[in-house]
Amino acid sequence: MTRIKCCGMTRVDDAVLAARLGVDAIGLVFTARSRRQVGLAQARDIVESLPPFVATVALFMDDEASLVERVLEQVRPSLLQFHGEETDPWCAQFGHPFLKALAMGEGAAGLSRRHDYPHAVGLLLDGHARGEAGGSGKAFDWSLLPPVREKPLIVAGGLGPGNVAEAVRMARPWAVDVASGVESAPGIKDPARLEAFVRAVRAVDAE
Ligand SMILES: O=C(O)c1ccccc1NCC(=O)[C@H](O)[C@H](O)COP(=O)(O)O
Repeated sequence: MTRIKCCGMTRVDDAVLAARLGVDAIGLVFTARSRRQVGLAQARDIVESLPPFVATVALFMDDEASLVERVLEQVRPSLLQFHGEETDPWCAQFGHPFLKALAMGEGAAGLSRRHDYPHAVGLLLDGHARGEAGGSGKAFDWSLLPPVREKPLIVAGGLGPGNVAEAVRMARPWAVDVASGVESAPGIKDPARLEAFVRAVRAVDAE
């Protein structure tokens, strides 16, 4: 079964709906470079609103270690996710499981960096260019995913209810990740689009 992560949550109601629809993980963006930035108190409210077995992922992009530490202490996310030029030892210093995002804007060059992150528990392949923020709505060529996968691969970037089935069929990823494709505005999820997204993934899983 393809897992689903819905990123850029800023409202309790959206997170609760996502959990009810069967979303496996929600993303909370802490970097100031994001239009979906969430504060610590709001993030804690969102995490506390979720039922068991829904994972919470805290996102950063070349932020200070002190911010990551504050989030770990006050929000207690299940996983960290790093979107910038952070190195493997830098990401691993927190002793907390992490995903590393690889910018796929330059295609296979992005994928070749997967070997640089031996401590990552998974790699999130995102369609934006290197140096750009995520949540861009840009897709990449899903046929680039290698047949042999040393770690779980998460496909992100430009997914929505209309194309996620094709992405899953082509790439057979561990998980798909969506932000802008299920929004009415940055950080505001659209219930109908979110439901259609989950349905589309479950339908292709059942084929
Ligand atoms: O979403 C953001 O604003 C963001 C900013 C800076 C770093 C990462 C960010 N989001 C990361 C995600 O995991 C997104 O879900 C992923 O980039 C896919 O976004 P989209 O193409 O909009 O579905």
